[in-house]
Amino acid sequence: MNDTPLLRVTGLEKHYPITRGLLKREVGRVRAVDGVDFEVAAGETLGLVGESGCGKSTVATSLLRLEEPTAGEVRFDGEDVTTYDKQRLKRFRRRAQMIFQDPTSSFDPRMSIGESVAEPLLVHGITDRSRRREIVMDLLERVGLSAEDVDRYPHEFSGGQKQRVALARALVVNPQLLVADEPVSALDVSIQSDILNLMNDIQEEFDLAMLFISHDLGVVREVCDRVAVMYLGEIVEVAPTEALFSNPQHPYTTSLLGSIPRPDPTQRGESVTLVGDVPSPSNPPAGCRFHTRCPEVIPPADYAFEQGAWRSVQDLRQRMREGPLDLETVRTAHGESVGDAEGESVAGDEQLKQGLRAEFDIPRQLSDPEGDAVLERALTAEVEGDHEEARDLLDEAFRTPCEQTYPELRETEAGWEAACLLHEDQRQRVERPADD
Ligand SMILES: Nc1ncnc2c1ncn2[C@@H]1O[C@H](COP(=O)(O)OP(=O)(O)OP(=O)(O)O)[C@@H](O)[C@H]1O
Repeated sequence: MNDTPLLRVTGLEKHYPITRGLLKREVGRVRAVDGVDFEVAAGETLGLVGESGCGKSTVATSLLRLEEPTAGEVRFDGEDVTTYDKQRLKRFRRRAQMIFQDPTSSFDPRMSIGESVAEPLLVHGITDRSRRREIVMDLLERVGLSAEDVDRYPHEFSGGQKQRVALARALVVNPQLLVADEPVSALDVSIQSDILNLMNDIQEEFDLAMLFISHDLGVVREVCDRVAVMYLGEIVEVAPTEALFSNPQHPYTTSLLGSIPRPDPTQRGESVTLVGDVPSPSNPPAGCRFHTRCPEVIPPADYAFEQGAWRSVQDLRQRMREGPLDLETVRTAHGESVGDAEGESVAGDEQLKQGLRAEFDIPRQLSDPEGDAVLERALTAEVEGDHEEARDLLDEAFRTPCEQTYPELRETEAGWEAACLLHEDQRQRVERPADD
């Protein structure tokens, strides 16, 4: 049996330079895709999910070499696509097709549907006009349209119908891989499932492998065999679809699942929502890139914090890194007993510190007394105007292992891969007794 996957992507990177000035001096890089590995077997559908801007589309365009990857290897049927010359790239593009979110923009309004669908055939050397027309008419029927549609024009079709035509055009050259980038998200919800069903049928009929890109986990659950979860240019978890939905191993996956409406409230993930903005891919956080938003970010061994409070302390610490806090606003919002010259109530220092805790959802007293003492010292420094001292105190005491150690994508006890130090911890606990 042939164990080689149809597509194997290893260490894929796509960095966009950030330039300044007339001479376009490089001053930084957007690390849109930053070392991504995955495989897709023949006939399999792999979902690629993640929030907007995490690099999903860039994975697609780089692996198909619609834009050149910065680094990495893309093996298709055993061959490295990144080394292909023009001729071989053309052959590869016939075997690996892509469909996009917006079907309207992918058609020339002056060309009939038949001409558009037949175009790739012409490019690939099928010169007999009636043969082309025959193939196209057959395909139109297979994607749920009518053979007579062949002479109609794009504007005569609805969005859903256009996406059917786009599928016909992708299939016309008999590809082995279809890369579908948000293929239904521009369509009316009522017709999304028709198109998804069609894609499922087509995939079986044509034995297609599919890379299915979507930010919509509900859609991914309907069509994918496995799912890879991306965050800030990296894959953080890869799992069989149902396993991922019922037992996510990475806190980011759990958060993503928590942020979709679900009919069954008993499922894990319901109470967790994603908060905070995605950091910039030009300056990703050190260690685990999700640590700045992770609800399960690991506390240092020296303190026994309740997890929610620890997350809140991390939020304060991150905010402090951006500059001094707006004490006046907090002072006014939390003022009760101390009056200013105009008689308005403003907070005294103690009240202000409690106000700051409240703003960051930090309890009035942390469960760990030593930890609370450090926090109190930092808050005192901040309200006394020594922002640097406050920031440094928090930075020194409350560093998380998640920012110090880069988590590799490794097999978890659940049997699939996730990149999270929580699993490293578990592994070490399991491995240690065996070492004794
Ligand atoms: N040509 C470009 N030049 C500079 N930065 C780019 C370019 N294309 C994409 N990016 C950046 O790369 C990152 C990844 O973008 P990408 O479109 O791949 O994400 P995505 O996950 O597909 O998002 P969406 O779901 O919104 O399409 C983003 O920060 C984006 O701004």
